[in-house]
Amino acid sequence: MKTPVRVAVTGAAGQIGYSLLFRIASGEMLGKDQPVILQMLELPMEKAQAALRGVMMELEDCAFPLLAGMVGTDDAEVAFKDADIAMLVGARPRGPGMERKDLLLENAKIFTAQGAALNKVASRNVKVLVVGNPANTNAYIAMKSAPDLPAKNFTAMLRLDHNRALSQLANKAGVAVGDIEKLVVWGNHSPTMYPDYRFATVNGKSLKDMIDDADWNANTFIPQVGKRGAAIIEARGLSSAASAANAAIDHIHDWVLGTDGKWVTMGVPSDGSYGIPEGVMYGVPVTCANGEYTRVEGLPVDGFSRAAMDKTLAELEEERQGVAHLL
Ligand SMILES: NC(=O)C1=CN([C@@H]2O[C@H](COP(=O)(O)OP(=O)(O)OC[C@H]3O[C@@H](n4cnc5c(N)ncnc54)[C@H](O)[C@@H]3O)[C@@H](O)[C@H]2O)C=CC1
Ligand SMILES: O=C([O-])CC(=O)C(=O)O
Repeated sequence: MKTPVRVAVTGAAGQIGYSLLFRIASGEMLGKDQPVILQMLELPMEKAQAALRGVMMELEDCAFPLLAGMVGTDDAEVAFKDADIAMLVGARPRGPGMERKDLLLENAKIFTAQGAALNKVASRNVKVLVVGNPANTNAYIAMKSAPDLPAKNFTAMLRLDHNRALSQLANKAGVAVGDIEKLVVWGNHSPTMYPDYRFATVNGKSLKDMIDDADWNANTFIPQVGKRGAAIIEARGLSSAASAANAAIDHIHDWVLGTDGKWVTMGVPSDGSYGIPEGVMYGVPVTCANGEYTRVEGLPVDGFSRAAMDKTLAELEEERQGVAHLL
């Protein structure tokens, strides 16, 4: 039997938490032979704590063989103690008519406090995924608030955008979603993101050549992927949850267990490549092996792409300036 992995999840009694925890405990994230200890954080309010107790009762009632332990708490330093993985979901979601950056100041203080708590008590190798919006800037805040942890351990979730783009492309080209490789989503998890299939292949053939429709790319595909979150809020009255939890599982699964050479998108602190200033939490293509991600380097950037990549960068820089006083 392997040593249990400690997985901290914040916002555990929320919508995404409810779709996430049961899949982690069943082994879908870290493997069917990997025991886990769930360390769940919720707000110190009776309603949130009662809801968390209910979720823990249900986890218990599933009798998951891989669930080696559970902690439910309102104290970040308890939730993050020795955590190997921290999934920072807890934050206010947006409602109709809001942009994710409208949440910035309200949610930012959560991530200064949680970054500091991770810095103090988490495993020195903790892998951090920020889901709470605006995800890139919150991940940046957490990273800056945890100076004793390696910056590369802090990541933001662009995987939902990546998965959304894959499905749109598969529909358009009439191909199986699982056959598409080498997709990229550059930048911020916001409508400025740039989903880019210039390098994408289907069974080795160029997907761009198969689609061959620059107008669809610029005027349908890119805005549709960028505004998908808003379309879901409009339809459901609530922001996406099951698909967000699914993307979080994919992100951590691939980071820990590897991608076998396949590209996935992760929001990671920039190393200065692709004209993105160092430290900016920016969606880039990576491959993962041995528990580490590696940027896909040296991709050509044409004029259309440069403009799109700079636009999403400008928004991230603006968000960064907006929280500079907190750091
Ligand atoms: N990056 C992405 O692709 C996506 C991000 N999101 C974001 O994820 C976040 C969570 O969404 P939902 O689960 O739908 O929201 P929700 O409101 O259903 O759940 C959030 C939970 O977090 C808890 N919470 C709030 N502040 C907390 C704190 N400081 N510590 C611990 N728990 C805290 C709340 O009590 C609540 O139970 C939102 O910010 C949402 O915008 C949602 C979908 C996709
Ligand atoms: O749109 C939202 O506010 C929730 C989210 O991040 C998404 O669904 O992509």
